[in-house]
Order: sequence, then structure tokens, then C-alpha cells
Amino acid sequence: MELQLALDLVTAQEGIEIVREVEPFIDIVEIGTPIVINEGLNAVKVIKDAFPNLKVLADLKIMDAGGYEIQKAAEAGADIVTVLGATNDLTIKGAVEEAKKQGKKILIDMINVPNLEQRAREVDALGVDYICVHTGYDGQAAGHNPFEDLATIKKVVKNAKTAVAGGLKLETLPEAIKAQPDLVIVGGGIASQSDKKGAAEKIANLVKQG
Ligand SMILES: O=C([C@H](O)CO)[C@H](O)[C@H](O)COP(=O)(O)O
Repeated sequence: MELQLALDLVTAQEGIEIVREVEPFIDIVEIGTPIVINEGLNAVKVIKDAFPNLKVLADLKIMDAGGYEIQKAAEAGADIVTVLGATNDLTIKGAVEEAKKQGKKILIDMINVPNLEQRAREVDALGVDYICVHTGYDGQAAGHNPFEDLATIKKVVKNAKTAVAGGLKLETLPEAIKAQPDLVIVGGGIASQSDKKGAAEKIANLVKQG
């Protein structure tokens, strides 16, 4: 089981300071969608240059032009790029093809996919690397969490790795780990804490014990 730190509501420069504190405890650093909106793919390059030994995920949430957008993220140094499960198979196939060419990986974000079980089966058959259930900020604000969705995809995904994201914190992590995802994604549960290093260390220990 791996741990991904999501950097969202900070600048890339602030992100570098956070990663410096927690680098020994994380496997992947995510350049979140808000950072990409504010600073573009240059933020991916800045973080990859600062931490060449960490895997970097660009949370582009691709919905169209899969091949082209993966190519641009790869040029910026991303190792993993997100594509929305809600898009059509053509976009996912284009993204997978380009990612294979570039030696990169695709994470499918199943945020707001209504027919989760069926869609998870379908995208799993398209050769993607990760399938991630995700309760976004708006869903979290309405009191939702991703635990039931994780159990749903764990039953049907046979090829891809499974991942979970959405409001995970030290207190709620055991619930996520119980379902044995391959990747746990934590944003505010580390990045918004006053003791980021302490939070990351405790969360990493739970993830390691898996
Ligand atoms: O993908 C995310 C969100 O949609 C903003 O772009 C976050 O990275 C993801 O939800 C993880 O962050 P937390 O919910 O703060 O753990």
C-alpha cells in the first residue's frame, strides 16, 4: 500500500516546503487540480525538479483529448496523470496509449460516476493503471465519504490497482485501509495540519501496517 500526498490549496512554492517536511513518509506527491489551474503544468515541473526521487502525479482530471494532454503532462515531468472515469472510452484509450508510449501511468478518477460498479469493470478492461474512488470537496461538504465506493470497486476491479481519496485523515484512515486499497491519497489530512510531519508519519505508519 502506498501513500500519496495531495497538494491543493497552496502554491507550488508552498508545496515544496510541505514536501521537504514529509518526504520520507510519502511515495507520491500530487500536484492538485487547483495548483494546475493557478500555475499551469509548470507547477509539475517545479516539484519534479525539486524532488526527482518522488513520483509526481498531475491531477489534470482529463475529460477530452486524452493523448494530447498526457503528452503535455509527461513533458512537464509527471509520472502519473488523472483521467475522469466519467469520460468516454475513446479518451481513456487515447490516454492509455500515449501513457504507454511515454512510460507513464494513468489514474482514473471515478468522482461522480453514477454507475460505479459497471464503469469500474469497463475502465479496468481498458488497461488503466489505477482506479480511484473519490469524494470531492463538494461531496465532503455535504457529509459524504468514499468508503462504500471503495468496497464496491474492490469487488470488481481485477487488473488495475485501487485507490481512495476524499477527506481522509488520521482518524478516518483505518476505515479506508480496512478495504485494502493499493494507494491512499491524503490532502488536507496532512497539508492543512499544524504538525504536518507528525501527521504524515502517523498516517504512513498506518499505511505501512496496511
Ligand atoms: O482531487 C482533489 C480535489 O478534487 C481537489 O482538486 C483532492 O486532491 C483530493 O480530494 C484529496 O484531498 P483531500 O480531500 O483534502 O484529502
